[in-house]
Amino acid sequence: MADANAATETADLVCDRLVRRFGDTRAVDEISLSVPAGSFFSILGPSGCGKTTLLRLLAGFDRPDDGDILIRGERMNEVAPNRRPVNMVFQHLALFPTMSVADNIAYGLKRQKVAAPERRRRIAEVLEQVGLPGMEDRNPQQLSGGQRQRVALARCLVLRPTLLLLDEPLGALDLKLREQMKVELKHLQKAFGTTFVYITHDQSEAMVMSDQVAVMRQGRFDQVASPETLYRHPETPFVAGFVGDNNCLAGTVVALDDGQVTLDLADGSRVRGMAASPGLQPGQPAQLFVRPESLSLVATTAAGEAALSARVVTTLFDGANSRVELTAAGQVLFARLPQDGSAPCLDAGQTLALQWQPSLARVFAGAPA
Ligand SMILES: Nc1ncnc2c1ncn2[C@@H]1O[C@H](COP(=O)(O)OP(=O)(O)OP(=O)(O)O)[C@@H](O)[C@H]1O
Repeated sequence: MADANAATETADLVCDRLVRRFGDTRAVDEISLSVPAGSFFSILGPSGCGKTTLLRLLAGFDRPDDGDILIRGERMNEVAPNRRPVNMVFQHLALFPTMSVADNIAYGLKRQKVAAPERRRRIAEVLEQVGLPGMEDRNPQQLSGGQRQRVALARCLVLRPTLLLLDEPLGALDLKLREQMKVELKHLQKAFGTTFVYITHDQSEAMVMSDQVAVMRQGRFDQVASPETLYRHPETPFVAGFVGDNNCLAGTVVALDDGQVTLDLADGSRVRGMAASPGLQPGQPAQLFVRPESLSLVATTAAGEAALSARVVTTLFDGANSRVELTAAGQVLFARLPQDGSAPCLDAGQTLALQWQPSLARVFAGAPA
């Protein structure tokens, strides 16, 4: 309990068993979380999992049916949105198109009754910080998409909120700009030291930018962890399948040995991985997840332990992300092709063996959903 209290004291945001129901739908279903001051926290999940509902509760646009929201230790449940130390950046930036950049940024400062000379100083300072020095007199229409995004951020950050809530702010940008803005947002968050809570359905955005990611499904968090932990040690089949590319092989447990599980697949092939669920038992259905980059392709004659006979369907050239699509035991798999010239020459229909280190594969109880 002492630890829980200490964590609450250093957290900018704490939610305790938060619930929001719409009729029979539990859009937010007993969510608890703690976001340390100055960190980048993302909530990642598919459409309809409850991300927007949760963010609206944090912003104060909606009230929870149960549970508590605390910001820097203060209960916020009944506090109006404009009285919370929170600002929000939306996907559609909602900059005032006929106002200059400076007037857009000044808007919130005026409402806070900040005097004009101080406003000018803070606007110049924040524009410098977001990499747009001297752009005060521009109109938003005279800016690129990325620059507009930075003005939208500056408009929030100038108010020095405890929490900045971001609702898929990169969703409307083209792919290249999105890639660039991911890196920029991460740098800006660190430079300002403001706590960011970011919602997205794009796992790459969440992984690249965040200190911690909560993977959300049907109103609940499946796992909250650093991007690397989510990738290497997913705790549920949903996280294994949703975060990063993964292959899933369905089979039946035949043996367990010191955390290593052996599965039989439908065609009689035998594969191995590490137990990721408690209580796996021989005879149970299970699913093995192994990442495309953990698979090596070898000639059939060299097939050794944990080798699976696979047939090449096609190769998918995409630079460093080039992959080969295969079928094995009636299931589709993808393997990463090495980019150092060591990739074998692959023809459609060719048969080869797939191998992997059992320590890199994770086995969960149950059949695929
Ligand atoms: N005002 C509402 N009335 C009734 N049901 C709602 C309402 N708002 C959300 N829901 C339901 O709650 C669930 C969660 O919706 P929410 O919009 O929070 O999901 P989301 O993860 O943000 O999805 P998306 O990524 O598509 O925006 C859905 O089943 C949705 O239909």
